[in-house]
Amino acid sequence: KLSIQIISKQVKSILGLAPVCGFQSLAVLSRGVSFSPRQVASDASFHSVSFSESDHPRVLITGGLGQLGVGLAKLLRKQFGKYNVILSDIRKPRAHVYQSGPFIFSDILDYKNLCEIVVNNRILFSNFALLSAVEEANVSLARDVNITEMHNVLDVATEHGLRLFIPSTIGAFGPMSPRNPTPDLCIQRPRTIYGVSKVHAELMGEYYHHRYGLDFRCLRYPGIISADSQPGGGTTDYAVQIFHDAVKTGNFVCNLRPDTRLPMMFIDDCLRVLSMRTYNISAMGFTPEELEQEIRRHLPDLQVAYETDPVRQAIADSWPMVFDDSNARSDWGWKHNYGLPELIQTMLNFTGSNFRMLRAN
Ligand SMILES: NC(=O)C1=CN([C@@H]2O[C@H](COP(=O)(O)OP(=O)(O)OC[C@H]3O[C@@H](n4cnc5c(N)ncnc54)[C@H](O)[C@@H]3O)[C@@H](O)[C@H]2O)C=CC1
Ligand SMILES: CC(=O)[C@H](N)C(=O)O
Repeated sequence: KLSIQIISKQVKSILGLAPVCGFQSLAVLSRGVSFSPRQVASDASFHSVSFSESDHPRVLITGGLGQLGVGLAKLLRKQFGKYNVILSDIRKPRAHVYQSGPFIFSDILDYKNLCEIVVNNRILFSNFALLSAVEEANVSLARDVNITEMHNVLDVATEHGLRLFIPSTIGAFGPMSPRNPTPDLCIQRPRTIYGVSKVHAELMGEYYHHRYGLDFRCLRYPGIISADSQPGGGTTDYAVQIFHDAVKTGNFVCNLRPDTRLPMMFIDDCLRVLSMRTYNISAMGFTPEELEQEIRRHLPDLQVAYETDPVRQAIADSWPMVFDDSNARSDWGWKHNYGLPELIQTMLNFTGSNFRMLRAN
């Protein structure tokens, strides 16, 4: 307990955080959760510590400088307060991100450092990952980042009674899964290391929930489209890059076949659903050709060439074409706000004004 309090003081001073409820809850944590899945007897059974809902949770977003993290931090800071949401990554943040709230360096592979940081947080939102195409190019790195870190995060979250959210993906399905539509529960035999690590994460999270009472949640996202961050090496990233290239040069080279249908979602819809449990969620689906035609209604001079990348194409051909999110829609009323026309209008507004700003500077 003593060492946890000392660490949390360091964290508090590093982050410049007001004490809020951190020390209070830390005491509860250190009394209530004196076990670790790295230490427990195999027949033990535990439940996580529960907290008063009136307390503001502290949130740590790991891998937070990627496509999802920055937008998520903005949303959660509105809800929980600026200093209760900590972004972390191993990259240097851009100035406006650094100034927008607490940011710390954190390598998710460093278990001890992770423990130090999370001891006074209630939710650990785990956002790290490399994306599908990048992972296929470096399986060993993918294993470290998506599997070893998952074990680290599970253990830290269980040991300290944190709630844990891990985003999963359409990539958790494979060629043997029904692809049109893909339901919540069906055979999952992905052929990518990305998919294998995500199925592992889903199953480990559920196992820790049943075994140790960890409050684990997981949503399977389609390809996410956002304007304020660069694509991170995913198979669905063509649908982000096309907007940047359409606005900047009017030319785009697509690395998927024109008829490759995949489920997609605008980032704002993706961030709205974070409080729910394990479900498929989706918004729209399109092929590169359909996207190209719709963008051309706004930018008639757009030229698109197709130079299919065999790695990405093989991945896309094994992923769901239509993601069945009817359970999410009927169980808790999930409803997307952005269809294809709204997505295109919003992305062109964002990328167009960013580009004009860059050109003016
Ligand atoms: N972007 C998408 O379309 C979708 C994303 N997801 C999931 O959402 C999560 C976040 O995805 P994105 O933000 O798109 O990823 P991204 O690739 O844009 O960002 C990942 C971030 O993790 C950081 N990172 C890498 N190694 C790290 C390490 N050792 N320690 C700490 N940080 C490290 C990188 O610097 C990067 O900022 C992932 O788990 C991904 O699988 C799921 C479905 C769709
Ligand atoms: C759908 C995803 O998980 C991601 N965007 C990728 O293409 O790898």
